[in-house]
Amino acid sequence: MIAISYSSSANLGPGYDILSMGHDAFYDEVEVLEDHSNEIKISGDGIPLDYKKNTAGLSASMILNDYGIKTGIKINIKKGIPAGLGLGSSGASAAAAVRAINKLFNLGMSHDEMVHYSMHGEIAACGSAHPDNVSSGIYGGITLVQSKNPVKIKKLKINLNFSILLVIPEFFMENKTMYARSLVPSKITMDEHIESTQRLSSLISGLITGDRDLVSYGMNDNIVERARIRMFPYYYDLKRRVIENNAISACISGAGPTVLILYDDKSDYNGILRSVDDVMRSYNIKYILKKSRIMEAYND
Ligand SMILES: Nc1ncnc2c1ncn2[C@@H]1O[C@H](COP(=O)(O)OP(=O)(O)O)[C@@H](O)[C@H]1O
Ligand SMILES: N[C@@H](CCOP(=O)(O)O)C(=O)O
Repeated sequence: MIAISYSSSANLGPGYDILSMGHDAFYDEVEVLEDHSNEIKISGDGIPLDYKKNTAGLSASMILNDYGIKTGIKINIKKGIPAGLGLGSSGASAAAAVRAINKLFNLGMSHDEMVHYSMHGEIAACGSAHPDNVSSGIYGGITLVQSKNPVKIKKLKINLNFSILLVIPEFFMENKTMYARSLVPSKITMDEHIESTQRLSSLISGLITGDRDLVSYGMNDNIVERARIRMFPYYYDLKRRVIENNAISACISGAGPTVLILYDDKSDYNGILRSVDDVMRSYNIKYILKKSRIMEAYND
């Protein structure tokens, strides 16, 4: 059985571990076959092949255990999403594997149940079962984590027209998200809480009502992005310059280093491209650009 899952940008500024946007920039394809060895075998390029260290393998082992499935499986992962760049690569393999296993063994899981098993797989990548990337990897679109335990996900009905530009630095850090999560403060002040809640509620409201200004205001974060800024020192300059060119907004994609830019027909697209190039050159960082759209939904 084969399933795919697309790249995603988690957090969207103030929605740390809450919001995620699936996009059609890249995808992983995962094939799951029954195997009579009673083991979980993994194949794939550039990823851990020990099932306990691979997000897809870890999700699979939890499902086999919980459902009492005695047979072994073979998981063939075709990586389309580059890993370690904030594009939800680790979560996508898990989400695609869970979707494939659900179909292969006819388990009839709900979407939230599939998110539950997929987020468990993220432990293999970063030591933490964060549910945001895998939520959009299972539901598609822009998702909101209402609750993690039990998993309850809401897919937002978006009424804002925009396109996506991803600025993807050429960079690799093993265990990047694990490190990035270690930088996040464990306590914040009441003023920070209030500002962050204003931003998050404005962002969600703007996306649903199609209010461009609310999205521009809301897609800002002074807690998690700021705590991680040493990982992407070009970010504030890049953001300022693309907003001068009337981008809707920009944020760090997941734990970075990729930057997600939202733009529309009011934006000066060529000006955005020029300013991205100026800033990235000034920091001496090579990058690629990827235009994409929201990945709206999966068929299963
Ligand atoms: N199936 C998988 N796909 C991608 N990365 C995986 C997978 N399984 C485990 N990993 C590990 O997860 C890490 C990448 O995940 P992470 O740091 O969260 O970045 P991202 O999810 O942004 O690509 C790498 O260290 C990689 O070895
Ligand atoms: N909410 C997580 C999202 C990590 O996304 P990734 O694509 O960088 O793995 C975080 O910010 O730690």
